[in-house]
Amino acid sequence: MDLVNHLTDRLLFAVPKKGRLQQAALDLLNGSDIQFRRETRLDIALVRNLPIALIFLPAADIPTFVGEGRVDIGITGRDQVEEHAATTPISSEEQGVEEILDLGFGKCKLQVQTPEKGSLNDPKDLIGRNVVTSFVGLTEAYFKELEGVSGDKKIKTNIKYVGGSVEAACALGVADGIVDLVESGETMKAAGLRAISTVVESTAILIKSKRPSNPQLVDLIASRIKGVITAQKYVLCQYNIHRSKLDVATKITPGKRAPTITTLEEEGWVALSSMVEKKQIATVMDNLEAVGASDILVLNIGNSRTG
Ligand SMILES: Nc1ncnc2c1ncn2[C@@H]1O[C@H](COP(=O)(O)OP(=O)(O)OP(=O)(O)O)[C@@H](O)[C@H]1O
Ligand SMILES: O=P(O)(O)OC[C@H]1O[C@H](OP(=O)(O)OP(=O)(O)O)[C@H](O)[C@@H]1O
Repeated sequence: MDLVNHLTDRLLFAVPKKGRLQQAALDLLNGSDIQFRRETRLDIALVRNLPIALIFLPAADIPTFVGEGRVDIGITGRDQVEEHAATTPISSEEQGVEEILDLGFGKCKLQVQTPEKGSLNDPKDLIGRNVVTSFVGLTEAYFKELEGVSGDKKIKTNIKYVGGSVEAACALGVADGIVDLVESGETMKAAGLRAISTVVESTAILIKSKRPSNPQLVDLIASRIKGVITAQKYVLCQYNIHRSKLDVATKITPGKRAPTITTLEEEGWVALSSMVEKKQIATVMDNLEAVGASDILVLNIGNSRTG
């Protein structure tokens, strides 16, 4: 089958083809009922139940394809979008990408790092020295501003690109400091480095081109993905409480908009149902119990559409 001929009239959706963002991105597509089968080694997959074609690309290249309007929407890291913006001059109003949604996963920081056992404690100490990174645009912009602030614009920091294993550059004598992504900090620690400053904080985001081919379909996808993210983030908390405690209970579980309150057959008692962030549910349950709530139940949300 000549897949390229099937792309006309389909919304093109770029998805990371490998790496840290891929699995969570595929889980979102699955939760949004975007059905496809990817043939081995093929970077294009037609969606069965919607006029969409998925294009599997390296996360770092997705802002270029979306920014030039060749692909309509995509999932990548905010760090990649900012790096692309820092290196790509916008020559027309149609170029560039717009963020639609923060997807919450792929959380990491692009940080300036120096050897733990050295004396370079401040990013200013790296001015005029060798810095290695995969994010040349953001690093150049960062040091340009620092050089300006330090007052001596003639001293230029030497910024060099490497494609991966950036953390090895100091030990190998190629760099005095690096600018690289940090999440758990394990890579940095294992390489004998410490972070001295943050250039960008990143999460995965859904982006679109300035002129997507089918804006209604973009809205539909964004709405489905938002529903899946909300369902992943919240649980539904139900409990019974005496009407006299309604005010205090509502403060503990205010819900996304407001809690649902139902009158119980038992005189003076009501049932409340409210969305609560998963990470807060244990504390919320403790607090509800402390004010006299009973029959507290926590239910997972399969999917959602909320305001
Ligand atoms: N340790 C990490 N924790 C969380 N998110 C990360 C981490 N490292 C990278 N990311 C996010 O994932 C994106 C893709 O990085 P990743 O290293 O997986 O890319 P890749 O496409 O496999 O490229 P490469 O071949 O250069 O490693 C990054 O731009 C960043 O947004
Ligand atoms: O703080 P941590 O949790 O240790 O994660 C940070 C590491 O993850 C990324 O690299 P990745 O493992 O994706 O491989 P790469 O070096 O080939 O880019 C990043 O470049 C760091 O090396």
